[in-house]
Amino acid sequence: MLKAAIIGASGYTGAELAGLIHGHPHLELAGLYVSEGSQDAHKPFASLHPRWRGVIDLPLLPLDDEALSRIHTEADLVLLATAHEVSHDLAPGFLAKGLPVFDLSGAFRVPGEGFYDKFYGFAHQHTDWLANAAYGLAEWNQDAIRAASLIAVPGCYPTASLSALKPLEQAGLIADGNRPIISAVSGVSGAGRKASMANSFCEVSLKPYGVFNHRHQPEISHHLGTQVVFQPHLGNFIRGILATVYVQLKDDVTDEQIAAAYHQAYDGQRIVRLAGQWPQINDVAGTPFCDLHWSRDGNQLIVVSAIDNLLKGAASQAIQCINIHQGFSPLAGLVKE
Ligand SMILES: NC(=O)C1=CN([C@@H]2O[C@H](COP(=O)(O)OP(=O)(O)OC[C@H]3O[C@@H](n4cnc5c(N)ncnc54)[C@H](OP(=O)(O)O)[C@@H]3O)[C@@H](O)[C@H]2O)C=CC1
Ligand SMILES: CC(=O)N[C@@H](CCC(=O)OP(=O)(O)O)C(=O)O
Repeated sequence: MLKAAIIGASGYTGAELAGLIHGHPHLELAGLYVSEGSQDAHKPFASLHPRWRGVIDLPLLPLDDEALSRIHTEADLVLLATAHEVSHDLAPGFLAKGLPVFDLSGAFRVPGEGFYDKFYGFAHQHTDWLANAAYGLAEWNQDAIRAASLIAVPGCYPTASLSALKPLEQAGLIADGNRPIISAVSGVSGAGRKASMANSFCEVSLKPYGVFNHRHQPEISHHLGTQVVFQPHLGNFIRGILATVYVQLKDDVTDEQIAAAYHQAYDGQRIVRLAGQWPQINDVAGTPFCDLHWSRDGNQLIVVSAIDNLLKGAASQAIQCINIHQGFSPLAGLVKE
């Protein structure tokens, strides 16, 4: 059994990670951590997430110096379920001790001059690690994930969007110069556990945000290799993302070519399901799956992608990355084989 430490374990994605690791056949929990000054330090994890009462009986520990040296000596790998700036500061210390790091934040996803200043509001101090991080889009980047010490698990919207678009891009079916349009709706848990008026459940109905300036637009464009238009919306449900993607196809692309692109990408990859019907949030919420379906009218293609933002969009994709990195079965701890 490998010992996995989770930093940010009281948050939404951290709690999902704790549950997945607890149920994983080759992993065990090596500690659940919150910030040094956290108001939740020393509370039982299950008092914050009572669905784990009687199952995960561990305290949330403050990440002080003693905790850091305990992790350095006792853990085999580290999961960061922390804000971007926190992951940016913490990851190099664990990596220097030889611990592989699986980071759920955006801190190591997109190399490029000035990208973090512009989209994250801080200057990146670890561009060497940024350049060497593997982008953890599990179905697409297995060799890099296997080889890297730092795995940057993709954002939730990028996971939904890239899963829909990469097969078309790889098969060369997207019309030259076309910018695919992604219109996506996320549940409120996408904003994390910390309270704010904008994501208070009573305040949320359905509205666009981040128009032309959301940090996931460059993340998707960079990892697709083609510019996209990306428009996120906040919806009044707890978890899940539904992305509707509009693509202009090259002339003369056949139905068979479209189907072949998706089957070639995902046949044998059990987590991405070619659903055969329009996906919906309820089919994927609480699961590690990404459901895809498409239809075309002439050169216009519509693809719909649905995931759970906390799972395929974060925690279960991190587990997929660990499975690939460690040579475990790809579905270990996620789907009974
Ligand atoms: N929510 C989602 O759908 C997705 C989130 N992500 C990314 O994953 C990361 C976590 O997101 P989410 O779970 O939603 O966030 P939450 O706000 O729900 O949780 C953040 C966690 O980090 C802890 N924390 C804060 N500061 C520190 C610190 N200095 N040291 C250690 N722990 C700290 C918090 O506890 P405390 O403050 O008490 O210390 C809490 O446990 C973020 O980078 C987010 O962008 C990625 C994909 C999807
Ligand atoms: C609804 C909501 O607020 N969603 C978040 C995306 C969460 C996510 O994917 O996280 P990363 O920050 O790690 O990329 C947002 O739009 O900022």
